[in-house]
Amino acid sequence: MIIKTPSKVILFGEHAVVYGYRAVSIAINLMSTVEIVKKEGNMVRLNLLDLNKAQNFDLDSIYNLNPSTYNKFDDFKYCLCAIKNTLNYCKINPNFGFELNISSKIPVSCGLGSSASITIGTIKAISKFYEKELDNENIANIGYLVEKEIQGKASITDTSTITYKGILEIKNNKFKKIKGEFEDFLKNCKFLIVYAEKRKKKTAELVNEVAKIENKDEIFKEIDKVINEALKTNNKEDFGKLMAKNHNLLKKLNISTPKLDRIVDIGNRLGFGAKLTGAGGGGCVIILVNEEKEKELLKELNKEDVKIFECKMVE
Ligand SMILES: Nc1ncnc2c1ncn2[C@@H]1O[C@H](COP(=O)(O)OP(=O)(O)O)[C@@H](O)[C@H]1O
Ligand SMILES: C[C@@](O)(CCOP(=O)(O)O)CC(=O)O
Ligand SMILES: [Mg+2]
Repeated sequence: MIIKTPSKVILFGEHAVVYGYRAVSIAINLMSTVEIVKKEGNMVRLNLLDLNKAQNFDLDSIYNLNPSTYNKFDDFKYCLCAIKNTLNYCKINPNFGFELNISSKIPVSCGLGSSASITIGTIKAISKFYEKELDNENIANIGYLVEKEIQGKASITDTSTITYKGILEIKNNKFKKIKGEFEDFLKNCKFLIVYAEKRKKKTAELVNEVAKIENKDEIFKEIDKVINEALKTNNKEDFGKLMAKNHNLLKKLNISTPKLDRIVDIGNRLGFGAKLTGAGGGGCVIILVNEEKEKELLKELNKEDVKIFECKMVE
């Protein structure tokens, strides 16, 4: 059985959303793949194909995993925690094991929700494999518990966007799907996602560093005002300026980098606007394309050592 799961890009509100403020997030067509195959006996084999890592785990030991035990399995921990939470949530007592082959088109640790994508994919694969069908609410909830357990602090943004797809507005850890005029406006926007640089820190570390910033609440309130304006606009120039404003507020949370700022400047100059997306500390920039200057924009970006993704919304 093979499960394909999208990733996401946060348009506005990363980090603020962890504290109950709003975020706007879009599911995009960079997909992760989780294949599950039956194995006799009581073993679980995890193959992280992109990271060239594979390991066997005793199925019984997975039920009792906790941060002090799975942290030593670093890159396996989201997958292990997703398996643990799904087995417990669905009260599965299997008499056979499985092998999970995980691969993904999503650059790892760059703000596009690679952790949430493989988490949701694993939850879906395990529940289907043991014939315990889960609805989206259950899947998203288990996924959120995994990200919260591993990150210490998390919002539902990544896991809900990836589960429900489309465009989500999240506030106070509840979401609503954005439909109507704003959805039509966004569908008429062309965004480029630019993978600017490898992150030196994981989301968990970045979220915990922001937690220590004293005036973060004032910054979050300013970001919320930006989102208020963004949700009312249908003008690309105004929307782009609001993206740039969100980026400048994120800089005050010390989560941007000189490289991210340079790419954002190019996006502001040759697009309608740009901002970092996700936890920051490196990773990706999202640019709202101005079709009249797109050639110049690509020319400038290609002078930088970056990877450019033209992504489509997944509904
Ligand atoms: N293709 C993959 N294969 C295995 N594990 C992955 C993959 N992509 C992401 N992960 C897991 O997610 C972690 C990255 O999560 P995180 O730091 O939140 O970055 P992101 O911003 O992409 O969500 C990796 O350390 C690994 O544990
Ligand atoms: C920083 C945050 O707002 C988004 C994290 O996104 P990512 O893990 O960098 O894809 C954390 C969260 O919402 O859980
Ligand atoms: Mg993540």
